[in-house]
Amino acid sequence: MILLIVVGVFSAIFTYLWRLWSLREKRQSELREIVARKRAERDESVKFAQKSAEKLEKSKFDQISVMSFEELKENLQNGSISCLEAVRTYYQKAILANKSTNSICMFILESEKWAEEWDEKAKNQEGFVKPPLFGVPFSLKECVPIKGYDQTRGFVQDTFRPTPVDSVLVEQLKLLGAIPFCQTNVPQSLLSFNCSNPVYGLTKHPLNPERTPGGSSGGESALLAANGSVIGIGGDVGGSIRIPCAFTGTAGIKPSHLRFSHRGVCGSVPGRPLINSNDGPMAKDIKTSIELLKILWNDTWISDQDPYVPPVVWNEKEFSKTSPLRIGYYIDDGWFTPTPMVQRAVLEAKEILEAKGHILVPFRVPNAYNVMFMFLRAVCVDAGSFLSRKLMNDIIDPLLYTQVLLWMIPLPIQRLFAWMANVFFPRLGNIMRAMTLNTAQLRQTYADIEAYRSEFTQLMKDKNIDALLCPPTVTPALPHVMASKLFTATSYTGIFNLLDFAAGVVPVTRVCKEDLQKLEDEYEEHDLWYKIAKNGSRDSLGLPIAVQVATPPFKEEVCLRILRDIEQDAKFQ
Ligand SMILES: CCCCCC/C=C\CCCCCCCC(=O)NCCO
Repeated sequence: MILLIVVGVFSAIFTYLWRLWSLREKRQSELREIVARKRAERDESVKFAQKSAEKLEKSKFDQISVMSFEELKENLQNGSISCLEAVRTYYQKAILANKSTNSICMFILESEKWAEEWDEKAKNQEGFVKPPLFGVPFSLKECVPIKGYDQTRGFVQDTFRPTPVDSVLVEQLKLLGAIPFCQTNVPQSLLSFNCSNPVYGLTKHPLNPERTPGGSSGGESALLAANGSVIGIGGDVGGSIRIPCAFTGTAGIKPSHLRFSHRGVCGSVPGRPLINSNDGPMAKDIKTSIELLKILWNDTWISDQDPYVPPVVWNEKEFSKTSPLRIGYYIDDGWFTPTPMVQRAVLEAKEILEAKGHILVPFRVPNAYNVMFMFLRAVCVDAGSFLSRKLMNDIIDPLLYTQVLLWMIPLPIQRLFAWMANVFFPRLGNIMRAMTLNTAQLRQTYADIEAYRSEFTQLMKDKNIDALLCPPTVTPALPHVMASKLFTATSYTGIFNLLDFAAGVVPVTRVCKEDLQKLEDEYEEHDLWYKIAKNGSRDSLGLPIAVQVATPPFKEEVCLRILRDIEQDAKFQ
């Protein structure tokens, strides 16, 4: 009798699990078929761009392809090149860049027609005044809403669901004459700083295919670094503009979140207050982003469309001041000591700024351990359950396994691990306590973040500090698989989302032999994360290293002024 009951229970469990497994297999095969259709659509879009590009004369391509953003704008304004020629040049350049990086999700098919329409207006419309971005080709991170195109964020389940309207930023860019011509790749979920997903695949670093160009705006950084675009729009909730720029030697800024509209923007976790994401420009240099932001913030157009955006326009007076600034700097945030190359870059940028007359003072990040804890709790909001549900209904990208595994561990077991980890790996213990158990804990964390914002800004006021100079992350560009294992290196960028500061990066140097020697001799490896950071930084000779500058909300112009000052004198080639 007992035997019969035992056999009965086991076969019921087995049947249940088998049913679950076969349902999942069925779904996975449906998803694989969707991926095949999407990839075929992408191939068609590449073919379209290739065919269009072939219609451009080689001499025109040679002339346009070396123009900077400023030169491109000028030549389009004075009519020496047409919008169609500019767009076709960038189709060609992007196709070339895409071959080595796999950075493009889709070419925007309408871009050819938009270019022709602008050319037609310029030629035949009486009294037509060219808008300031007339004919300039733009790339867009895949999650930036553009009408008629998917914003999958790397989820197969979100393919073939084209967005019905442009985001406010895309609408503004188009009105100003810009031509969005392609969408660039992201990591699945956007909450990662590598760049791979089951829909569009793995994006590679232009200088080393074994390494990641960063994430989540990694398609954008790879395309820019490989000369496939002259300017693009990324998005950042914990470093997704700044880390890809730092890894690839490009430059960009995440403004404080109310300087752009968020209408219709699908983030990684919808319904997340306090840890604010924002779109921002990315380019080969910060000068280009400055030129763009001057145009976008020239008037109150954005707040006229979206009343939730305060009518703050470009503050030229603040930007063009020549008086010295007081800048706090740190090379270590107290949570994750950066590798020697990253520390050296900050010290070099400090020297550049001092030579320009700025006053640099040491700064200590208050309560750094708690910052990472608050950031992770508030960035995931519901302990990862929104993302886990989405991932369970999808093909999970292998590069996301570490994070998924952590999210999947039941919360009481996470807490048990935290208690055990405290003994031998206290930083992991801190992280394993970060997912919220209930809304009371979450509310308390929100209150703590608000208190931290007050404490931090008061500290800056007391010390009379205008801005901060610090590392953007702890390593040079990492091997693909290591980035998701080192998600806690986002402490350097995440803090400025938590504070809702403006924060940008510029490259200042490249990894040299002395850095690598110091890495071997001096860099610690007393826990797993340090070991990964050390391993991942080996063999990185020549990779770019950047610094980060941050300023309180609505002080983007000060942040950009400092980034420009660094860029002007940094010996980065
Ligand atoms: C038990 C702990 C589980 C923690 C799982 C880790 C979850 C998140 C890691 C956060 C990494 C932040 C990367 C931010 C990338 C970014 O800025 N994305 C932009 C989205 O628009």
